[in-house]
Amino acid sequence: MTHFHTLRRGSNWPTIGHFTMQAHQRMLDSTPDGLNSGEPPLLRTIGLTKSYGDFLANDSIDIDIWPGEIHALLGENGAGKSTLVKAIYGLIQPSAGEIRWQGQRIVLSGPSEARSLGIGMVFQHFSLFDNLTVAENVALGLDGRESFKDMSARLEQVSKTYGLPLDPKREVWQLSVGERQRIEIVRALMQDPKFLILDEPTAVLTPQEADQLFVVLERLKAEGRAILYISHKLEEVKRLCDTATILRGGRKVETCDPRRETAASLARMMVGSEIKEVKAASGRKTTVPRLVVNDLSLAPGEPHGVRLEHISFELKGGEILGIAGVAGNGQDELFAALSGERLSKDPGTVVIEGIAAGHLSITHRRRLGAAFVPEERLGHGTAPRMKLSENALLTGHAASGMVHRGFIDTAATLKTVDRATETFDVRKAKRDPEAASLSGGNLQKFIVGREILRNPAVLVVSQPTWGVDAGAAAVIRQALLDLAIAGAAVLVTSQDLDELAEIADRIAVMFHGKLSAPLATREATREKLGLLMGGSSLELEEAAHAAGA
Ligand SMILES: Nc1ncnc2c1ncn2[C@@H]1O[C@H](COP(=O)(O)OP(=O)(O)OP(=O)(O)O)[C@@H](O)[C@H]1O
Repeated sequence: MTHFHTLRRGSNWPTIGHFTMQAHQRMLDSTPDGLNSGEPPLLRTIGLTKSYGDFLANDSIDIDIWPGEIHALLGENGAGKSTLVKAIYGLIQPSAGEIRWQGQRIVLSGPSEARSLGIGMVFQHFSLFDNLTVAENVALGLDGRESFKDMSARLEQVSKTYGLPLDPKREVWQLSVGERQRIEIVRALMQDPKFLILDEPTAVLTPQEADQLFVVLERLKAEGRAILYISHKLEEVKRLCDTATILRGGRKVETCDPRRETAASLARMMVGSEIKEVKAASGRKTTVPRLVVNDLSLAPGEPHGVRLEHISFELKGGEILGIAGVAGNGQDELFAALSGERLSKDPGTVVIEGIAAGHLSITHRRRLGAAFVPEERLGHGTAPRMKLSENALLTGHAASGMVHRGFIDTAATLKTVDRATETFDVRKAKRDPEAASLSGGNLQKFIVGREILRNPAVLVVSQPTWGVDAGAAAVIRQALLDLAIAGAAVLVTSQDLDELAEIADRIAVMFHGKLSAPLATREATREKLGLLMGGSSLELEEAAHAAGA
């Protein structure tokens, strides 16, 4: 098997955890290069297998992780990536096979044992308490062996050393998503990990924040730490990673140097075939306004929510309007106001298909022909412990024929599941499993598919391809374009500017509860959008530029 062992030496020696990095480096220096000396890798899995009933989520996986490498873990939704890292981090027990740490076989009883060995993990979903300060949140995740004062000082030191600025005294609710992720990373680094697992870390970041994260990861690598990096963004993997292991259907299919591959060749290895390109939507005709928002202002629904202020836009049939913005700037509140989760006193603030709907419930709005796909998949988009067919019934019964004279038509609900499964390639172990048993990306495909297949007149969708692999993302984007071509009005909120550039006709930006005027997509450069996302006014920036020129 090929591996690429790159160990660079940093010039400044930060102190983290209870060791200095110099000591850490001495340790590495005293061990001859693994490649030449027969030293074992930092972490090795041999034949690692995890089964759920008859289903093999991981099928005999061998992977080697070396110090000083950034190792990508790639694969389609449901390929087995999360299962593998959960086993390495002690969250689940493998059914067969071994994990070796520095050559020794280990059996992990749980994550705290993994952490004590030097394995850290930064999850995609943060586990932070909004009403506690940064320092209090960090303290909760550590072993409590040092005083709060010492811990706070170390927190500041680590955050400074790695260029991850954090104010220990601020409460989490005041922070942006990027800052919250910084807390998770700093918390992991304070445990001085030799090996850090990151699960789709850039999914929630702006392009600028992602660039800053890459600098941090390069630094960790230069210090001799190993990083296992799960991502669906292949260009990012090519730029950052030294090695990539590709899983397909629970098996390892390849280990390669991603810098020598193209995004297309990596995608091919993941999928086993070519990925279809999204066809540009030429010749789309816009019709009458199907979704109109008139001067919508709304007080926050929860203590730390965002107040929506004077939001107005008009969306015609055949059109896709993109809403960009850093998460937490009112996108969730706007979704709640559009979907009817939050009602407005003034019915005219939200008009669906010409009907004032601001005061109507979600079921009424669905009856008018609207469909809604929330960002949060479990709990909000689906009931985790219910079967997919039961979930389809929950959102579908308002508009389609799944209930006859008060009786549920089981065949019809199953048919909906089958259609979504087939059209959007939802991978699952059986025909109608519980929602919670699907991998994150497959659940997302199911929810988006279920709503698109209802052929809505108005579709409001948040982060349609979040956590979805490249092949499935192309299918979803194409389906959104097709829906617009068929005459629907589509509102897409996304943090992925490339996605919006690919499918939206116009892009507006949310900042602090306000929505900018939409820009035609061809004029919406990354720079302009970046400025709006940071709260600048384009007019002021342009005036300043003109004055300076
Ligand atoms: N507790 C469980 N019970 C049954 N099946 C499960 C369970 N956990 C995972 N699976 C199945 O194992 C397979 C692999 O899931 P896993 O979450 O590892 O995929 P993944 O590669 O991380 O996908 P994604 O990119 O969508 O997050 C999926 O088909 C999933 O449905």
